[in-house]
Amino acid sequence: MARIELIDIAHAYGQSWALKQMTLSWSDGGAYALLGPSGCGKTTLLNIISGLIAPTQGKILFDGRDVTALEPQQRNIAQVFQFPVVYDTMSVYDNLAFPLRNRGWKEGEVRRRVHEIAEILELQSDLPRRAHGLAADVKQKISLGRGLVRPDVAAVLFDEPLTVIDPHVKWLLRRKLKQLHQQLNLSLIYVTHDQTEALTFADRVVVMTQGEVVQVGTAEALFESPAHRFVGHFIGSPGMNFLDCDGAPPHIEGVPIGTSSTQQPEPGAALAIGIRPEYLEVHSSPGPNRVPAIVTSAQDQGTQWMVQLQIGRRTAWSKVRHASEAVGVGPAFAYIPPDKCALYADDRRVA
Ligand SMILES: Nc1ncnc2c1ncn2[C@@H]1O[C@H](COP(=O)(O)OP(=O)(O)OP(=O)(O)O)[C@@H](O)[C@H]1O
Repeated sequence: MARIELIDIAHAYGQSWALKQMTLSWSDGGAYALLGPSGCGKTTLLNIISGLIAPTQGKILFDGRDVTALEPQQRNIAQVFQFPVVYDTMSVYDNLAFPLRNRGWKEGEVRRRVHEIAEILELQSDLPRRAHGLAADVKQKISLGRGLVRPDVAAVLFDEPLTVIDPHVKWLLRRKLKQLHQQLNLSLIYVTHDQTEALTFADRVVVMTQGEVVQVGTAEALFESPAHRFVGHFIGSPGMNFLDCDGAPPHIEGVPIGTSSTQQPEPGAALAIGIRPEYLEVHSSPGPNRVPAIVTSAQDQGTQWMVQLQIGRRTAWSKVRHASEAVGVGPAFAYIPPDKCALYADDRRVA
């Protein structure tokens, strides 16, 4: 395993930049997810790490060694793709053993390692079977196993590996991958556009949009303190409310709003208050940080109420645990707890 550093990396296909300049460091043994919508540059970044793509600019270091000019085979990386890559004519056992035998492992050691991986992936009973004819999810488990079987790789890269798996098995495999990371102590980088997949799998999530990394953080940090409006929108269901505001201190509908931000935004920046629906409260009386609002709908979702509010021209959502009088449709006050909200200037969180 290796510490991976990307220094001033950028990549263009023809005239268009798929990755804007970035410097990133991935620690040895970490479980990372690369999360972002389709077309944001995740696969390009992954392929730059594996060596399938040579970056237009910048360099890549593995444990301080410059590998930018090295071919994929020379980088000692394992990669698992969206669709299973298995040898149909071989048994499941031989498929898993293949990367080890290729490296000249002794049969006794191969057997031990293959059984260890097969046990974690629940493939033991399939080991003697030929891969041909097995279901897509079993084949993808074999692909995962082949990616994970070598303990000496710099990193294992996964590109949306659960796409072909049905939802129930997907949930199980996600948990397995987490367990595998803990047991095998490998550096894992996992590309996905699915926030649940990223947040359950990774210790650190790298969030990308439009060729740019906008935040690297734990699931908790991405939820509690989105560094960029994109992260606020993308993480959470529904995403964070952004309520445009003006002045210093910021005002919404004439009400001054205290926030957790202590610095001053750049003059002239477009300002908004970010508050998660989980923290926005609905009250029936005015008070500090309470903004006049109209409750336009309140939907009972069993364990919570999803309340829609109109605040001037703005629409906001509040998740309310218990139905109270304030949940009724009509005039109300939206309470924005100061410690749960932050100021955003031109899309970025103000510290
Ligand atoms: N070989 C290529 N030639 C030209 N443009 C490309 C090529 N590969 C990717 N792109 C473009 O580069 C951008 C980033 O693509 P990339 O596949 O890295 O994104 P992604 O986040 O992995 O998306 P997806 O989840 O859809 O695979 C997109 O606009 C895509 O159209």
